[in-house]
Amino acid sequence: MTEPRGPVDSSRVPRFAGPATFARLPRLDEVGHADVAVVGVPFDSGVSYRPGARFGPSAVREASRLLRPYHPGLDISPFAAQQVADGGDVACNPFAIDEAVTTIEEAASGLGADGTRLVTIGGDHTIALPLLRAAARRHGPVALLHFDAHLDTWDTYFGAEYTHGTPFRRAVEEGLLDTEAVSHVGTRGPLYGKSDLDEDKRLGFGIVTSADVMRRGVDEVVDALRQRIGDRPLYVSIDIDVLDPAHAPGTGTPEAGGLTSRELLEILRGLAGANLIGADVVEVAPAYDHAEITAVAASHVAYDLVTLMAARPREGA
Ligand SMILES: N=C(N)NCCCC(=O)O
Ligand SMILES: [Zn+2]
Ligand SMILES: [Zn+2]
Repeated sequence: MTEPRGPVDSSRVPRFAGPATFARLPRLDEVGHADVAVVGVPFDSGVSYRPGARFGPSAVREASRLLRPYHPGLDISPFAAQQVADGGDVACNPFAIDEAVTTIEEAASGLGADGTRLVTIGGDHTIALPLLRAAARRHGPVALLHFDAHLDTWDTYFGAEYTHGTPFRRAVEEGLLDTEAVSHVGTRGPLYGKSDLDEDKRLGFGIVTSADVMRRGVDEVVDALRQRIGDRPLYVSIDIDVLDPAHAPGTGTPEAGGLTSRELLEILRGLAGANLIGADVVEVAPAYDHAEITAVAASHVAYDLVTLMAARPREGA
C-alpha cells in the first residue's frame, strides 16, 4: 500500500496561500481513491427561515486551513492513518428540491461505491435524507446520532415533504434508520406544540436536551449514547445550530441556550471506537457569521469526524 498523500506542508507553503481544499488535503481526483472523502453539498433551497447555507462548504474549507495533522485528544494523525481527500462539491439544482435530493443520493452512492466513507459539509439539513438513503443502501438501517437544536422530524412545510425541518421523519418512514438506536442531542427552544415531542417519540427517537448535557455532563451523556448505539453502523448528523449562537452565529435558525463547541467536540471524542460509517455537518451560513466563528467550529467538528473514522478503519480496508 502506498503512503497516504497528506495536506500541503504549511511550513513550506503558507497556509493562507493557494485554493482551499478541506484541511489543505489533496483533491479526490489527484489521489484516485480515498478511504474518507470530505464532500460539499452547497444546497439551501430547503430552509424555513434565513437562507445562505449554500455557501457553507466553501466557508468551512477556508476556515479549515489552520487544522494541523495530529489530533492529541484521540492520539492519532488522521491523514497519515488513511487517505483522506476533498471530494469537491455535488452540483445540485437550486430550483428543484426533489431533483436535488435525487442528485445528492446518487452522488453519495457513487462516491461511496468502493467503500469510501463520506463526511459531507452542507448545505441545509434537507441533505441528510439523501445521504441516509445512500448509507442505508450500503449498510441497511443505520443508527443515528443527530446533534441539533431542532428535532427535524416535522411532517411538511407549506406541503413540502423535503425540507430542512423534515429529513428524519422521512428517513424513519423510508426505513433508513435502526429505530432502536436513534437519538437527538442538544435539542432546545420553542416547538409548535407538545405533540411534536409525542410524534418524535413515536418515531423512536430518544432525546438528550441541551440542558441535559449541562446537568448530566459530557461523560455521562457519552456513556448513555454509546450504550444505545452499541456496534451498529452509525451515521452522525451535526446541525451546527446545536451550538449556542455565541459559538455559532452563522446559521439560519439560531436558538438560545445551546452547547459550547467544547462540549460538542468532547462528546464526539467520546465516540472513539464506534462503527462510524458516514457523517454530515450542516447549516453553516457564513453571511451571518462573524470572524469565522461558526466556520472554524464546523471545520473542527469535521476534523474530529474524520479522525473518528481513522480511529476505527473500515473493515477490510
Ligand atoms: N434544521 C434546521 N436547522 N432547522 C429546522 C427548523 C424548522 C422550523 O423552521 O421550524
Ligand atoms: Zn437545527
Ligand atoms: Zn437541523
